[in-house]
Amino acid sequence: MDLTISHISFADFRSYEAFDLRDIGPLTIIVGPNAVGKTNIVEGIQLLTAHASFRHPTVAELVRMGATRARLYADVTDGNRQLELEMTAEEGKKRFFLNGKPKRPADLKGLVPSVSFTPDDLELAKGGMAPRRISLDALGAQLSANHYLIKRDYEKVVRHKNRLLKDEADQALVDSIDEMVVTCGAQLAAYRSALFEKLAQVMGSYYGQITEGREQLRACYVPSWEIHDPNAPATYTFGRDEAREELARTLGERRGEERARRRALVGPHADRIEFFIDGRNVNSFASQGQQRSVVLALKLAEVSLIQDILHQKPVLLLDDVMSELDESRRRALVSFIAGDMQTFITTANIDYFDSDLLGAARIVSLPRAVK
Ligand SMILES: Nc1ncnc2c1ncn2[C@@H]1O[C@H](COP(=O)(O)OP(=O)(O)OP(=O)(O)O)[C@@H](O)[C@H]1O
Repeated sequence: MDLTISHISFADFRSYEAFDLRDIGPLTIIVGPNAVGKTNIVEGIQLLTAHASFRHPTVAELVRMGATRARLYADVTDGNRQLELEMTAEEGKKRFFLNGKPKRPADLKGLVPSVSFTPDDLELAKGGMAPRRISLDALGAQLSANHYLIKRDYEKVVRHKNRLLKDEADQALVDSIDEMVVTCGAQLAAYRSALFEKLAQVMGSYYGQITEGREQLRACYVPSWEIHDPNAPATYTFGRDEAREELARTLGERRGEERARRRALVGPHADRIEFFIDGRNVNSFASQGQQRSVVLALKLAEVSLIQDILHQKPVLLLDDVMSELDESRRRALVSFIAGDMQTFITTANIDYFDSDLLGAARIVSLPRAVK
C-alpha cells in the first residue's frame, strides 16, 4: 500500500496560527472564499512532501506575520509504517525532520512525492523557458536525490560565474569556473535529457487521450549547444560524456560573447523545452485551450512517471485549477483523480464537481476570516 497522509497540523504558518486536520482520506476538497487560506494548506503539504513550494517564497514569507517560527507537521502511513514528517521555518532556514530526527532534503526525496497543479502552471505552455526548466528539475529532484544535488551545485556555479563576468574578472578565473560548468552542467543536462525522454513519451500519450486522437503532441529538450529552429521539432539525445564535450566546445566558441554580455550563456540554465502540436510550436500557434491540454498532459505524465519510477503514488495537489479548465478537460482530470491516488483540491466554487466526486470526498469548508 502507498504512503498517504492521515493528519496535518500547522503552527504559525502563513495565515494560520493553528490548523489541524485529522483522519484525512483519499480525497479532500477544501472550499472557501478568496484569501481564506486554501492555497496555504496545499503549499504546506507540498513543503512537507516535495520540500519546495510552487510559490517559491522566502523563508520569512512562510512564517505567520508577527511570529518567529513556523512548524508544519504530517502523519503519514501505509497501514504498517507510521512516519512523522516535519518542517520548521525560522531565521531564514527551513529544517526538515523525519520521526523527530533532522534530515537533509536530499535524504527525504521520493519518500512521499507530490505533484501540484496550480493556475500558474497554465503558463508553462505559453511563454518563457525558465518555468519549464524549473518544473522539470522539481520532478527530477523528487525522483532522484542526485538530480536535486547536482542542480543545486550547478546553480551555485552559474551564480559564481555570473558574478565574475559582471565584475569583468580575469579570464583565468572564468576559465577555472568553466570547468565546473562543464562537469556539473553535463551531469545535469544528462539527467534532464533522460528524464525528459520518458516524460515526453507519456505526455504525448495523455495528450492523444485528451484530444481523442485528433492531435499529436511532441515535446523536445534542446540543449544550449544546439542551434535550434523553434519552428521545427527535433530530438536531441545525449549522455554525460557527449554533453561534456559539447559544453566545453561551445563555452570556448562563445567565450567572447559571454564576456561582452557579462553573463553565462552556455549550459543547462539556457536549455530549451519546446512543445509542438502537429508539428507547430505551441508558443506561437496553439490556442489557449490547446495550451491548457498540454499542461494537463504534462501533469498527468508527472504523476505516471513518479508511480512508475518510485513505485509510490504521489499526493496530488490541485489548487484552484478546476475554474481554469473547460468541461472536457475537467472531465479528463476528474477521471484521473477518481483513481486511488490521495488528492487535495482547493476551490472557491464546489459547483465544478459532480455528485459522484463530491460523494467520495471529504469537504473541508474554511470560514471567512473575521477581521
Ligand atoms: N506570512 C504570512 N502571515 C500572515 N498571513 C499571510 C502570510 N502569507 C500569506 N498570508 C495571507 O494568506 C492569505 C492568502 O491565503 P491563500 O493564498 O491560501 O488564499 P486562498 O484561499 O487560496 O485564496 P484564493 O482563492 O484567492 O486563491 C492572504 O490573506 C495573505 O495575506
